[in-house]
Formats: sequence, structure tokens, C-alpha cells
Amino acid sequence: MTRCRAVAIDLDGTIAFKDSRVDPVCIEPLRSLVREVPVIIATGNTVCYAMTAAILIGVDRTVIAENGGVIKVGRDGVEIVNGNGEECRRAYEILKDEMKLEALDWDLRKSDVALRRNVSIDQLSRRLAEINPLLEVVDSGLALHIKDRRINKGEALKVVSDIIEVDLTDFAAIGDSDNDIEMLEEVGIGIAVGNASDRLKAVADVVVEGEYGKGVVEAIEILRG
Ligand SMILES: O=C(O)COP(=O)(O)O
Ligand SMILES: [Mg+2]
Repeated sequence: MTRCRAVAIDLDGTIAFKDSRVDPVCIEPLRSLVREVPVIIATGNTVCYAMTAAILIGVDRTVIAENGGVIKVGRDGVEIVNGNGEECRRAYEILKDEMKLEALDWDLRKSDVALRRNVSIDQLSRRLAEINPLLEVVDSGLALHIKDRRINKGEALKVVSDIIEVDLTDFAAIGDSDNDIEMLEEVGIGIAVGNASDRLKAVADVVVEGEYGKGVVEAIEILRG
């Protein structure tokens, strides 16, 4: 028995190391958990990446991608795209030469713009505010993301919670970075892994000692009570 009715889990920096290789220690525990409750990947990465990861890891095939900008409900189900992708791309085009920005997965993204982490987030945030105050930058630890301020993993989780008919207060969420803040704030139990950012640890209900997959294993043990 688990203390929650569903789990939302971040991918990079949580299930996977910083170089994107999955930490194998958490795979069997996740496969065992998904036999009890839905386990939903919520990532800043693209939707095709999220879906492939979900299938290979063996968790739920409803996924949240692009920091909540894309929700895919089952492998062959509907895809919900939110956020002002056009404005994000416009801001990138304006700033790319000036700030030497390098876009990642440009052709695969439908909502936000992901960037290599080679620029100062403060500087980029300041310039972005001048161009379009409705946009913001968030750091996933893997990439910087230019995104619509209204979009985040927490908002997307509200949509998923309606679809799967599980209250947000009955969800647990596990993550490592600033792009997980809203998700951890929205749910009943927010858990930060040991390698999490200070800002995420500050909003978490529980901070586990283990890093990456070991942290996920510890979080699952806590959820089992
Ligand atoms: O920035 C990304 O693409 C991935 O980030 P996340 O899986 O840790 O949310
Ligand atoms: Mg992460």
C-alpha cells in the first residue's frame, strides 16, 4: 500500500543522471510502484523523448513534457499543447545572436524553447522581460527553457489529475530542479532528491539523502510507509 494514489516524477536529474543516462537502481522499484499507482513522467524534455522513456522504463504512458507545455494522454491518445510557442521562438530569434544562444531539439519542440546552459539565467531573464514579460526562463539543470509564465509542471498536473480522476492532494511528486517547484507545491507530498537545487529543497515536504535513482528508491520507500 502506498500513501498516495498517483506519482508524478521528473526525468533528468531524478531518474537519470546529469548526462541523461538512466540510473538503473530505480527501474525495478518504479516498475513495482506502477503496479500499485499511476507513475507519470513530468519532464522539460520533448514529448517523444518523454514517451520513449516512459515505455522503456515501464511507467505510465501518459506523460507531461516541455515543462507542462505538452501533455500526451497515452501513446496513441490526445496531445494537449499549451503555452505561447510562437512567442518563445520569436524571443529566441531576437536574442540568439546577441546572447549566443544555442537551441536544443528545435524541430521537436511545440511549446517552449530549450537552450544550452551557456548563458547567465539572470541576464537572459532581464532581456526576456524587456521583449515579452509574459515569458520567463527556467533552469532544469539540463537546459534553460524559455517558456510561457502560465506553463509549468504543476499546472499540467492539474489537467492530468482531472483526466485520471486523482486529486492533486493524493499525488506525490519527485524532482530535482527549479522546473519542478510548482509540481512539488501542488501535490500532497513533494519529495526532492538529495542532488536537488536549493530552491526545490526549500519547497519540498521531504528531502531524501540519496541522489538521482537512489533518491527515487528512498522516496518510494517513504511513500510505502
Ligand atoms: O530540461 C530538460 O529537457 C529535462 O529536464 P527534466 O526532465 O529534469 O525536467
Ligand atoms: Mg530534473
